[in-house]
Amino acid sequence: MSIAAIVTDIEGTTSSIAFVKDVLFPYARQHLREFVCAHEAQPDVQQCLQQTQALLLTEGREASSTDELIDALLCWIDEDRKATPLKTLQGMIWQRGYQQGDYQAHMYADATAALRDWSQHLPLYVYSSGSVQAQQLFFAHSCDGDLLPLFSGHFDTRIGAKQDVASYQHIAAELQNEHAVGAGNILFLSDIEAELDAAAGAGLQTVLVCRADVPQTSRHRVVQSFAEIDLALL
Ligand SMILES: CSCCC(=O)C(=O)COP(=O)(O)O
Ligand SMILES: [Mg+2]
Repeated sequence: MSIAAIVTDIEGTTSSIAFVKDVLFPYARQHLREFVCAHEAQPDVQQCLQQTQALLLTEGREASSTDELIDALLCWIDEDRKATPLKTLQGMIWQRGYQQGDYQAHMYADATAALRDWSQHLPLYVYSSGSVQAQQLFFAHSCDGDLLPLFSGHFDTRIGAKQDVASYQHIAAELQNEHAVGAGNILFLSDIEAELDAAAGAGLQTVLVCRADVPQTSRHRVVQSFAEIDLALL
């Protein structure tokens, strides 16, 4: 079936895991307490704190102060929890780092080249656990320049978790509305098999992007570089 739209993951797919784990997460960890304390009165930060408390309550825990909420958020960074309020706050914190030139987002050269090429004839979307703001900052401040104009839109955990079939059903419904594209004509790219399993469960086509160790077997087509993805052959 021909490909009419592409949705890509970021970490481990367009970009290295090391940049996210060794640069972005530590930066957010270092600045989280100071950022939340300085901006606590802001409605968007307030909403993140309320959502954090609500998630703690679902686990039978309760924070009794902003400091305790921040402690919980710091633990979630260490656990790499894909919790929406944490991801939203991380995006807000990373903004200053990008603007100050503290870092630029890593891109694999093959991913940049393919995205530039595909964007000329297909709508491209991002689906990442990083918030939409974090995704936009990432591609606007990449080591290959401003790549944000290549994308038609972004999805984050507000549409659902990346390992849930329902998330991809919602994405397919949005692309059907926007571009009259059916689920079977959407290609999802990721480095995580469980995400691809969920996407395939919603009828999307899938490619596993393995930057390092290629598995012996996979339920998905496997590539090591975007340069190996021939849309005409899918
Ligand atoms: C927008 S860059 C930061 C990505 C992020 O926060 C993360 O947790 C990685 O998620 P992904 O879904 O891109 O693997
Ligand atoms: Mg990934």
